[in-house]
Amino acid sequence: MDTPGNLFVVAAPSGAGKSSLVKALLELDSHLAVSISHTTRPPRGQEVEGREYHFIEEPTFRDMVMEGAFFEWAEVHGNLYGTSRIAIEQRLQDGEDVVLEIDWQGALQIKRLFPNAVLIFILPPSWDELLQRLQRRGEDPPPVIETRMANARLEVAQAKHFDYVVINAVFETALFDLKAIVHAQRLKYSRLRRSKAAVFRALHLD
Ligand SMILES: Nc1ncnc2c1ncn2[C@@H]1O[C@H](COP(=O)(O)OP(=O)(O)OP(=O)(O)O)[C@@H](O)[C@H]1O
Ligand SMILES: Nc1nc2c(ncn2[C@@H]2O[C@H](COP(=O)(O)O)[C@@H](O)[C@H]2O)c(=O)[nH]1
Repeated sequence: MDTPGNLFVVAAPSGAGKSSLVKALLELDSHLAVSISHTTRPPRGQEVEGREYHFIEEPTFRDMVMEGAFFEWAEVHGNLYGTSRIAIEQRLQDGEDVVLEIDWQGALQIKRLFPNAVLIFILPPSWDELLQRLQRRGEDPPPVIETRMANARLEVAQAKHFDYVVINAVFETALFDLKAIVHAQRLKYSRLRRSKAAVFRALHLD
């Protein structure tokens, strides 16, 4: 599917910092919106329905799958997560850019549907630092952290399928890298292409 808006997909092992990076990116870029996924995971302490996720029960999720409501969905760490069509379709058609914070399985499904989507994988600087970030965040009990650390080993093996790999050691450096990737894609596509077309018309070059 080709759309006027750009689609960016950010994946990472849990705790690598993708939500923090995407949040910071959105604050700097008013043309970018994050897609709100549906999940069967219960909300964490500060999470609000419709802000971090749409929290739904598994039967409702399964019904949505059957109705074809998702562009992609996957089971991650024992819960179901999905990107609904209504979350992103209209925005992309309107020429606005969208970022998805999803796991690697979803990212590969999106690439098949949207070949121009830019896949970005965030890596932590070390396994020790990943564990510390999960512990410092203080949102997940030890068994959940253990599962996420074990899954992280499998997830990082998928980074080779992504267009870019960003290492989130120093936060500001990783944010700079993300901004550069978004900018590079815009130079290649949509927004700049449209303004180029306007200049070409004005100069009678078309
Ligand atoms: N560069 C960094 N240096 C130190 N701490 C960081 C850095 N980036 C993020 N963090 C911290 O690490 C923790 C995990 O970050 P975050 O919640 O953004 O991860 P995530 O990849 O979105 O995880 P999940 O997939 O579980 O939602 C947070 O407490 C965040 O403040
Ligand atoms: N395939 C999808 N993965 C998703 C989606 N929304 C979030 N995620 C990923 O799930 C894990 C766990 O998230 P958490 O909020 O419970 O820590 C993480 O890798 C997310 O990126 C989605 O719509 N589809």
